Amino acid sequence: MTSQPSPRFSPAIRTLDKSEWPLWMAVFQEAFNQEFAPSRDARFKSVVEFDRSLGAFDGDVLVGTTAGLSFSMTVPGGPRPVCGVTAVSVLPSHRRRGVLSSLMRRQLDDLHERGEALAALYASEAGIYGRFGYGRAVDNLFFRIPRRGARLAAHAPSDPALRLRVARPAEVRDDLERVFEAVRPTRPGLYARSAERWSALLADDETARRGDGPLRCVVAEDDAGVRGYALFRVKAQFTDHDVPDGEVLLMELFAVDPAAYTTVWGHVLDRDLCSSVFAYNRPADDPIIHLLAEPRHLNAGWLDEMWIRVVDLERAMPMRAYSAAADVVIEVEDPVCPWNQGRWRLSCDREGATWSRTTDPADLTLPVSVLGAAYLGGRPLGTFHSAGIAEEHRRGALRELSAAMLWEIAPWGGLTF
Ligand SMILES: CC(=O)SCCNC(=O)CCNC(=O)[C@H](O)C(C)(C)COP(=O)(O)OP(=O)(O)OC[C@H]1O[C@@H](n2cnc3c(N)ncnc32)[C@H](O)[C@@H]1OP(=O)(O)O
Repeated sequence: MTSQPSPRFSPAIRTLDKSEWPLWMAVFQEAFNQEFAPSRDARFKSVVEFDRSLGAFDGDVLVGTTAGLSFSMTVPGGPRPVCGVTAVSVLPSHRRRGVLSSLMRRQLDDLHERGEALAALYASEAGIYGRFGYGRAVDNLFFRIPRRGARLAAHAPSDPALRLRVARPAEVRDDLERVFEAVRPTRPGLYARSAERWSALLADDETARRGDGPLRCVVAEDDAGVRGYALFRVKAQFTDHDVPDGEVLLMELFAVDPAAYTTVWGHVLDRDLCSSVFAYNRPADDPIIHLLAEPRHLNAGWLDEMWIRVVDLERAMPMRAYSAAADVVIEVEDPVCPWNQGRWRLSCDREGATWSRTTDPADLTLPVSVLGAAYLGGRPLGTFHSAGIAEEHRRGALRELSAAMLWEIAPWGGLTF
């Protein structure tokens, strides 16, 4: 028997007060099928900006939530302000009645009013946010590497000055932050981490462990200091015949140069009593792809990572750098944010860009989600043409725009928010 769908309704929406945190978490935990865990709750609360939260109400009952986080995120050209959208949840009793739609529209209106150009999110399911103009901007890879296939290639760089050191993560936190900060401006998608976010990343209570053992750290250093690190857990296990069968769960690995990068990976791949490494969120162009003697043993899988919404085209398009010259007129479709709708000219080269309204004939027609998908530089546009999503009216215009928007390093957020 199928039940009748409940009627859509328009919830009242307002920011949530700090005192309403327990109500907010009750909705969140119900929506995510999560159990209350005091340490996780405290970590989450420490990064929330209440004046950027939104609650949807049915009468006086909170039935839906979302929040914005103020990030400085690297885009092609350098770090820029980006709103990180998170904590989207709707009570199961009120789902599929338009609560999320109301929250998303209100959030985008608020961001536009505040003069914010870009929003980013990690989606729980990939089918949700395209309808609100978000584009899939980042792909990531996950690797399941058996130890027998983990040999490094002969050409893998090394540096005899480098030493490995096993360290307690909290004790080398300053070094980890320094390495991350050196890498952050080089890769679109990486965002600055507040002290609270670092604390959350390095948290190591039972809830953070999820049965996978303590957080471990190895650093690669020379006399001048730390040049790379890995954060990981080890699922210690043995087969029925007592053969060691542990698994390294790689959480994060950054290094400032290729030799340090290879040295840290080398340790992760060659840990005693472990038969495999599971690296669950790596960039799509992870150099490890070129460093294994037999890269098929990466057993790579592919997922969507960050989604980008260009909230305000007029601010966002001249705010990034471009890889090549282009002069294209784009008819943008954006029913959710009508201020973006219409015909625009992008004139750019490697020195800068202008983005202005025009009445000239359109070279391309694109939904705004395509510009979001391409914004961080990781998405050639031909794929949208092949999928029937992008229309080209002047031959060559799509390639021109695509070449201008692409960047030489694949985007990657690296840490779910
Ligand atoms: C950035 C983040 O925080 S991601 C986390 C998202 N939250 C979760 O996954 C928690 C569990 N799920 C939920 O809380 C809810 O089901 C939500 C937030 C995903 C959806 O909320 P709802 O209020 O049911 O969405 P709403 O009724 O506004 O639906 C809007 C549209 O999205 C569609 N939609 C809703 N949920 C999904 C989904 N999981 N997958 C695909 N489409 C979806 C609806 O069918 C509807 O489509 P239509 O416009 O074509 O009719």
